[in-house]
Amino acid sequence: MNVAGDWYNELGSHMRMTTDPLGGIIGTYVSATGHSAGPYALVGRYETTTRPGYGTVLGWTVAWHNDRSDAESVTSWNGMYLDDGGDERIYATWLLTTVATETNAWECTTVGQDTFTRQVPELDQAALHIRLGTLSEPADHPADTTAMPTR
Ligand SMILES: O=C(O)CCCC[C@@H]1SC[C@@H]2NC(=O)N[C@@H]21
Repeated sequence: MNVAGDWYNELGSHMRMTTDPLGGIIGTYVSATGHSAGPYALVGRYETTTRPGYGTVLGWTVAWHNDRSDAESVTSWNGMYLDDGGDERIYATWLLTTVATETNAWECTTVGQDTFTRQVPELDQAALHIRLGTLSEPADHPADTTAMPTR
């Protein structure tokens, strides 16, 4: 196996990678979180030399600008592809940099880690948002007069 194909991370994001024999990666990335909507192009590289017992190193980048939205940010992941007897994983560290003025440049880059597997997440979008805290409490129903302030 190699890194080509579909991958899902712990946030519920989905990426699809196509590889070439010279170490090139192209594909698409759909993030389940952040200021993003729909698929974005990804481009990367992987190390083509393989060694028994070792992983494959790779890196890829997404600029969060597509025909639907522009977050004015870029994420680059660097990490390792491992295939433990068919249990495939990519462990990657990412840097997300968002546009900023020079004064605020000190806070423009966030670092984090993602683990990608071949496992399609079972959570639906609403459950994901609730887990990630991106949905607020439901508003009072307009017909529920007990919740309205009295004058
Ligand atoms: O909010 C943005 O500026 C664009 C979306 C960023 C999504 C980040 S990239 C690292 C982490 N892994 C994901 O799958 N999504 C978030």
